[in-house]
Amino acid sequence: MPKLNPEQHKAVITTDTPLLVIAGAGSGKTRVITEKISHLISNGVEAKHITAVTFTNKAAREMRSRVDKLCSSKKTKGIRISTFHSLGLDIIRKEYQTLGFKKNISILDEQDKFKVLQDILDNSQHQLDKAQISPLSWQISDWKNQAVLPAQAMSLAEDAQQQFAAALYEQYQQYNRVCNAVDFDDLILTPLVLFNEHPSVLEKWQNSTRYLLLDEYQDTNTTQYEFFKHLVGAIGQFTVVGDDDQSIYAWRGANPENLFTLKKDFPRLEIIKLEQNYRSNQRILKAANQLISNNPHLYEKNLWSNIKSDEKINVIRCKDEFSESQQIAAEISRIKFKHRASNADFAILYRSNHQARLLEKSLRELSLPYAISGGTSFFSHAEIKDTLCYIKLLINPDDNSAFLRVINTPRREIGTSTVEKLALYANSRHISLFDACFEIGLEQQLNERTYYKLRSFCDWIVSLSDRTQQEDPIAILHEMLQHIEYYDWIKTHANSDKQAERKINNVLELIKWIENSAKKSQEERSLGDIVSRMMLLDSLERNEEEEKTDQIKLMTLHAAKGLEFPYVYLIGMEEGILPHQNSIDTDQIEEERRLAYVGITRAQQQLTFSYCAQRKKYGDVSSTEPSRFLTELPVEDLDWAAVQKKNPEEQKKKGQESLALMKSLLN
Ligand SMILES: Nc1ncnc2c1ncn2[C@@H]1O[C@H](COP(=O)(O)OP(=O)(O)OP(=O)(O)O)[C@@H](O)[C@H]1O
Ligand SMILES: [Mg+2]
Repeated sequence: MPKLNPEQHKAVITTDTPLLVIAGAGSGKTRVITEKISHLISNGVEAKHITAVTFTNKAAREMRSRVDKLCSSKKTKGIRISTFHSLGLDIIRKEYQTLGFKKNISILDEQDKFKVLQDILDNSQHQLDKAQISPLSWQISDWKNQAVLPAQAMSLAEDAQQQFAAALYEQYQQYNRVCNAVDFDDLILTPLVLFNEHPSVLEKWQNSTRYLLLDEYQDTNTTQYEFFKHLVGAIGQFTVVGDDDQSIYAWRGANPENLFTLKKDFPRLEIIKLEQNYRSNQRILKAANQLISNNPHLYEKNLWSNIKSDEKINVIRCKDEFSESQQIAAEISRIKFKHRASNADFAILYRSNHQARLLEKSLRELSLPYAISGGTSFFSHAEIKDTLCYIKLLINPDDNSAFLRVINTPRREIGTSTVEKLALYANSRHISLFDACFEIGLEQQLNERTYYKLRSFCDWIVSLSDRTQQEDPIAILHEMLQHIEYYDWIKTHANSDKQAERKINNVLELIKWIENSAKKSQEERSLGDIVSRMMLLDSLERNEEEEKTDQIKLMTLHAAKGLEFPYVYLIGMEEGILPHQNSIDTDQIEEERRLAYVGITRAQQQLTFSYCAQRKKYGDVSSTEPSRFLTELPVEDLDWAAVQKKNPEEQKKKGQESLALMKSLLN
């Protein structure tokens, strides 16, 4: 590892005062965190007393592997490196009794949350459509991100619509309580409420967090900040690092002003700035600096790099999105050959997930291996949802969302009117659907045959669930799927044999993944642990845990934060895409500019932009305008002509030639 510069060194050895490292992209902020962990350990701080918090699972894994390289694994055992959400989950799982939960808590994803809201609204005779529920769901999230509880939300509500949302928020929390479930936002809010209400629990967690390190501080929202403040306590043994120019989560309530609040809350706070960028060459960095100079700044920075660059930044003008994806794939193939680069050296970044679709096709045509981060999550496939809901029900039978999903999948002749009666009964008794199935009151409301079907389903769940405690849970999962004849059900409902095979493979992959996670973990992990952790991963992260193959990475600008690649392609540089139309309409260009800044600063050696002259939008082809951000870049560093003159067919042919040549060289 190259030596730390004097400012980085100072940031690493400053341990007696709270510390904020505020610095631009690629200046080694994350490196300061990993080096500091190693420094703390060599100075006698026990690993179990160190907590490092990052924003994504990927960043957490990356940090762990960097720390493992710096220190022996014996010394780092017990260190907590996690995302805010998984730290929150740890606390909830350990303190579930104080919180009044039962042991195995379910985590609702966005889709589950939506379904619960829909359920509550349906039950209260407010049939709203999808477009009306979404803003309510966002409003609840917003309150949770600002540490606003239902009662406060009600008193803050300014009009009838907000009052309605606040009442729904209250009901939603109660409903989840009955189901022993929390949503993503609760993973931070619930521990915060716990800390507020139980000083002795807080003290315990403060004692076990002697030193806290926090990456990407600019993206913390109010609830996360309060949670952090509680954990570090008045002593404030912490290092936070951040860059206000990379704040890209305003839509999730991130509040970059927390950078100032820190100084107010911790008057002894020391601030260190880092100014050398070690990632990007001078041309790329100049472009990034010039772009972001159009935004107002909380802290002035003067970021420089001494990495020389020969090539200019390319701008590819394409006829349309089809030609864009072909040209990008061809260009990657050419560069790969020219520089003998690996696939993993390339990243294609975009504003929205749907932009990946055509790219995939073009990359496949040139036999370029790739991996997509996020996008249509593995977990959104129906067969995965079904299987997971069965598993969730084994873990937490009170999980109403899981119960409702599987009660009639595969069909067991329990009709909607039965489910409605069950829901009404459970609601009136404030108990879960599952618990209701054991009550005489319900038995009296249903005919004998129907009640028997419900009851035997629940008895079966209980017996399987009990057996997972003593027997191999994986064998039980297979047995469960066999018992419900799930694979036959998939076969009869799929559109083709191929689709059925894919779906069955997905289910098998899910179970394999659970099995591997159990084996890999150092500690004994229950099915409940594994599944709740799994809910916090997205699809690429799951793949990455599995394998480290040499693939081109495709991801959104949001997902690219903190990462770096030798060759970066930023596609769709058009008005309406980046900046996004919604942000143009709501005057949020600065956040979009920061997103572009994050994208540009991922590049180490070469950066390429692309935009299309026309694009299909809502079914119609319309002409587009290059992004205003392109015009904000230093014109002398851009090569607008580099690739645009070549025709895409010729490009594709060239790509295929390079591929053939490469293959022949390899043989
Ligand atoms: N003193 C140094 N000498 C040489 N290389 C360094 C030094 N410090 C950091 N680097 C390298 O610079 C690159 C960027 O570092 P790092 O990812 O820590 O930056 P960052 O400030 O966290 O960036 P971002 O804002 O994008 O999260 C990494 O490859 C890292 O290894
Ligand atoms: Mg970083």
